[in-house]
Amino acid sequence: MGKVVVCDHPLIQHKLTYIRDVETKTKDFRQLVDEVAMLMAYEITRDLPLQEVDIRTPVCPTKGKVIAGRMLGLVPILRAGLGMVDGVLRLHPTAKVGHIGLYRDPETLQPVEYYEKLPSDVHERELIVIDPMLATGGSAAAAISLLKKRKCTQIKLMCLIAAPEGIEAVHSEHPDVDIYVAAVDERLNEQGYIVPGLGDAGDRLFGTK
Ligand SMILES: O=P(O)(O)OC[C@H]1O[C@H](OP(=O)(O)OP(=O)(O)O)[C@H](O)[C@@H]1O
Ligand SMILES: O=c1cc[nH]c(=O)[nH]1
Ligand SMILES: [Mg+2]
Repeated sequence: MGKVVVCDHPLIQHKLTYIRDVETKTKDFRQLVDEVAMLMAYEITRDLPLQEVDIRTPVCPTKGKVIAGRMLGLVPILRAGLGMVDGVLRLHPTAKVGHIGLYRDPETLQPVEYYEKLPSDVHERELIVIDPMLATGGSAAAAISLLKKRKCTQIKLMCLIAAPEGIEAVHSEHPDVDIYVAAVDERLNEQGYIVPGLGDAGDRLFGTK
């Protein structure tokens, strides 16, 4: 079974509190989400393999370590996932970025797919699917299924806040996927929103409410 990693660094938890706060306006919300994404990227990439290389310092020849293995791919789920991409790219500027467009039908809570654009070598990359909110888990599970249909095999999921229901749903469909979150909240409410959560991530990021 995939693991659930709660990124509990004090800086992440501090910033998450202000992200949750209803008084935090769009500009600060966007900046804080970006900063938390960068801090989480550090944790998510902790297990990247290294290989030894020969270099010369100005003083003598020596050996150093560089990242080896598969190249990284980021796959934000539109719209809200976009808010976390730049933060990850700041640590991994060479990652390619694919986009999957999904919205959650407000009545059925089922994901509806409307866009897909992936790098041509996506199946050769280690992928991080990015979405701030893991609520019922329907959107993340659908995005991961789409990537598996495109023959992708190494997939991690990165979210700000998860409901226990969403973790359960993703792991029952995709037990091979590790999930990285800044917090696991209590539950979903009747409208499928995470409690206490942060409200609608897309609307708060883009000021659409
Ligand atoms: O786990 P789920 O129950 O599927 O819910 C989570 C999804 O809902 C939100 O997207 P939304 O549908 O609001 O689209 P948006 O990003 O365009 O606002 C969120 O960003 C996730 O993609
Ligand atoms: O709490 C939630 C649930 C789904 N989507 C959001 O943006 N927030
Ligand atoms: Mg939304």
